Amino acid sequence: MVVLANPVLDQISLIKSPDPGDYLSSIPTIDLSSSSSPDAIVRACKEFGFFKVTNHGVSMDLVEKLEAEAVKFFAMPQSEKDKSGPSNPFGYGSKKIGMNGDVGWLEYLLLATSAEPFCESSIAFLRDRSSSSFRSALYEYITSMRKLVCQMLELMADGLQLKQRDTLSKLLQGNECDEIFRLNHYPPCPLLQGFNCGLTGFGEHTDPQIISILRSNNTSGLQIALSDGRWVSVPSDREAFFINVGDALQVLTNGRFRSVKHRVVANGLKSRVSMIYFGGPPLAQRIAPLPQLMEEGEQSLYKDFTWEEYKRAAYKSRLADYRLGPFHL
Ligand SMILES: C=C1C[C@]23C[C@@]1(O)CC[C@H]2[C@@]12CC[C@H](O)[C@@](C)(C(=O)O1)[C@H]2[C@@H]3C(=O)O
Ligand SMILES: O=C(O)CCC(=O)C(=O)O
Ligand SMILES: [Fe+2]
Repeated sequence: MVVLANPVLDQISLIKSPDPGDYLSSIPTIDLSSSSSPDAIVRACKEFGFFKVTNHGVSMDLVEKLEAEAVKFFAMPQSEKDKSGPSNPFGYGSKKIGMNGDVGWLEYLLLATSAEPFCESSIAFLRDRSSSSFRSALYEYITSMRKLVCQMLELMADGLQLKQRDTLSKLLQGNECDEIFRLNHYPPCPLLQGFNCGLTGFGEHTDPQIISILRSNNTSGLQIALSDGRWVSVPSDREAFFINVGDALQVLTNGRFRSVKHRVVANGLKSRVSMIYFGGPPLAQRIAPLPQLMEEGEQSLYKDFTWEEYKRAAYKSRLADYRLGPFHL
């Protein structure tokens, strides 16, 4: 056990550094320019609940523009950033994740983006005139994430042989959807140098929503849990997007798809900047296995619930809790 004599790090747990063999060498990769995607996506969602997307058509200029805006935001004086916090859950937050005692080595900006314009939000930074370039990059980025998420869910529907391609994607359409966007900044942690361990940046959890699209700079740190419980590191790729199956999609597929457990380990030397789009359905949406998917005699593994009920329960839980537990039949 390593003890780092520093009060700031007191409450944040250390994670053993991965061995070179713990890198996920064959991360499922979906090349959107290839026609074999639907089956490959379904296989990845069943086995990992996670895959990487290349040739996605989202402009790198746009991605870099938003990343640069995020870097500018996180470089502002602490007193300026604090004007947009503390997060409850939206706004600027530092080290505290959620409202139930979780902590990590990061700072972040968490935004509810369904209702436009985002600038009418209660977050001080977004109301500021000086943030107009941030707002326009954010708006453009969210627009392209909406397209990408729809494309992903349609490919999943094809792969699942659902007659209507929009069976899943329509759950994320319209102003009522519960869309969240998060910018995370994991500063380097020089105190860790020389130790064979990393600091928890974002503790292990599953995402409660239907699907999440993650993009990060070239600093590694993301790890996913395999079905046998082993943690593996995901090599970073700044040009790609990483897709996570969320809890709601696990339920919609009656457990065929796995909601992937993941976490982020902070780096000793380099800062990591990630941006994650979380696609949630309208609050009133019933979350239950799709009848079109159920085989004869197949029973639902879950109680019926609405997204609002699930979300309320999720936000009362700790990060690492198995949130679907109370909803199992
Ligand atoms: C500890 C928590 C943070 C979280 C809400 C929760 O109570 C449990 C789920 C967490 C999570 C994980 C995925 C997303 O980052 C997030 C925004 C979400 O919807 O669920 C976070 C929540 C958060 O940071 O507020
Ligand atoms: O920052 C990352 O790379 C992942 C963070 C994450 O899993 C989350 O915000 O839910
Ligand atoms: Fe996550």
